[in-house]
Amino acid sequence: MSISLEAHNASKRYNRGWALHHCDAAIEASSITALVGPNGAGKSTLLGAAAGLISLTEGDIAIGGRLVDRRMDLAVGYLAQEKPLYRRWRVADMLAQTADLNTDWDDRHAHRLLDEASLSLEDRVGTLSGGQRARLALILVLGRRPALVLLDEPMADLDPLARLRVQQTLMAEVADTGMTVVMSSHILTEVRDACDALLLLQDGRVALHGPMDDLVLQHRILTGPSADSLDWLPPADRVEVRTTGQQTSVLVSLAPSILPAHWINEPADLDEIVIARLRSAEIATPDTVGA
Ligand SMILES: Nc1ncnc2c1ncn2[C@@H]1O[C@H](COP(=O)(O)OP(=O)(O)OP(=O)(O)O)[C@@H](O)[C@H]1O
Repeated sequence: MSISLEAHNASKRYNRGWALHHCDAAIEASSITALVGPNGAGKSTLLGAAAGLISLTEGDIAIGGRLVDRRMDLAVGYLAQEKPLYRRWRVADMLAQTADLNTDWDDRHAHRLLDEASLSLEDRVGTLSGGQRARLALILVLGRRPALVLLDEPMADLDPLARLRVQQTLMAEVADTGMTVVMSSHILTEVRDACDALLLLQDGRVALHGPMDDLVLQHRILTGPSADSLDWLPPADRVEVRTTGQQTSVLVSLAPSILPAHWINEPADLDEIVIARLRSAEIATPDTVGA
């Protein structure tokens, strides 16, 4: 089974201001979406609201066309940033308890994932490393065979090889079962390879959203003499203009078909796109937080 996720004007206000504000996003079924953005951008709030654990101030979120309410939907797996594990329990106890609470629990699948992670049923949770605990927490979510998983920084404690393995596991699950994944991350190189779509939040708002390949292909860096005017470049296509000495670099969301003499057109990588988007949004809307 595969399900989509849609946020309509999703907004959450705390005393200090808006954690999410007018957030609209449509996440396709059977896709892996990277939820990125600076600290405090609203990623955990959006995931928590989609999991039904945080009630919105305005707007709503629908999963598979059904509005999310405070009751956790069994088809949805959610992994919080703080991994919910009992340190004194053995891995086997954690599995048994999760199996008892979930009718959809797939024990064989969970054991296969444990083997892949080289985790033993006899290990006590408290003796596992941070990375091993993160993998166990993820296995407890995936063992339920959810149709949608919401993962809050699932890779944060993992070494590079473990991250690669987790990425491969998620991609394999999506291919096998059509599961939909939304995961927050601060590591852009990783999400570039593992994710189909990017959702960039800044100050609780959507700063950029779309298929990963399209975003990376469409954004380009144009470089030329700083003395040249930019009249030939539509303002709406300019994400960020930077001038250093004799040279101007413009990150554009769409390259013009013809470049003036002395200008070059080069690809932009995901880091450059995200950083330019964040900087340009900061300049455009300096007072959004707490407004
Ligand atoms: N329970 C709460 N009470 C008050 N303010 C909150 C609460 N939870 C989050 N916030 C505020 O909402 C904003 C968004 O927080 P959130 O945790 O969603 O950001 P984030 O993008 O997940 O950040 P990070 O990358 O640091 O995990 C922040 O300004 C935060 O201080």
